[in-house]
Amino acid sequence: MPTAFLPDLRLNYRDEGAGAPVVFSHALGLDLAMWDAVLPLLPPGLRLIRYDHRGHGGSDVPAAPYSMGALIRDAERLLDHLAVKDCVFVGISMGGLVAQGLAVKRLDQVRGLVLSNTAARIGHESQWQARSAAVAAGGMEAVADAVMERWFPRRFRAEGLAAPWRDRLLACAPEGYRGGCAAIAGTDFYTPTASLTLPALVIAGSEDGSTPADLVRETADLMAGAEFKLLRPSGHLPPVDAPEAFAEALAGFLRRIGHI
Ligand SMILES: O=C(O)CC1=CCC(=O)O1
Repeated sequence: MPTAFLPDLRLNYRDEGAGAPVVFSHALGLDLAMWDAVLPLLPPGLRLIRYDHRGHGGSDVPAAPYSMGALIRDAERLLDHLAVKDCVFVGISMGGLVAQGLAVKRLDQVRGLVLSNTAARIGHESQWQARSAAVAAGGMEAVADAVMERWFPRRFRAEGLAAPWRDRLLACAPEGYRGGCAAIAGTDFYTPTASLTLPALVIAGSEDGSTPADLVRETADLMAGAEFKLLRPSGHLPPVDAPEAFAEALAGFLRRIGHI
């Protein structure tokens, strides 16, 4: 897999297909594989770029804490490195915070936003500090069960479909996860996100235990003209538990804004 040197940090990414660029930014504790089921369902004529945040997947793992500004700069520098302009940037959860920040900063890079299962602010600082402390003391295992309950609907878990994703979470570097917790804890994008006027689709899951649909809708309401789509049934990670519905929503948005 290609790696971009930015130059102080190696970021792992994949750049597939040709055409209008769509960039995918993943959730805390996962990696670019979380988009595996969605990408083959998208229409042709797209350049599909996905990457691992610092501290995640195959990217470098600098010492925690990370700032949201650093995560946004990583995305910005990767897109500059790949000469990407006018992309649709798809961010889920922590990746959705990166998406909001990048759109505020680089409208030359981003012409459309898809914010999935995210908000202008996610949770409270103290919760993220407690989660980070739990990982520091007990590794990823210390938070895995609680994270699975927030990520996936009960039925998905009961059918054993969450197990591979628990394994992926356990494979996350604790330092990288703690870095991500710090970045989320320090982020409040209510004011900057309310200034965004670019085309946006905001997606929520009916059984999301991390960013409930009402919170996600509140973020959609901040942005003039943003569309809101509730996926049902789905949890915090629709690209994993409802890839067909997610791909259909994304493809429809790409068509409506003339990206394909
Ligand atoms: O781990 C969670 O609770 C869900 C989550 C919040 C931000 C993110 O990226 O994942």
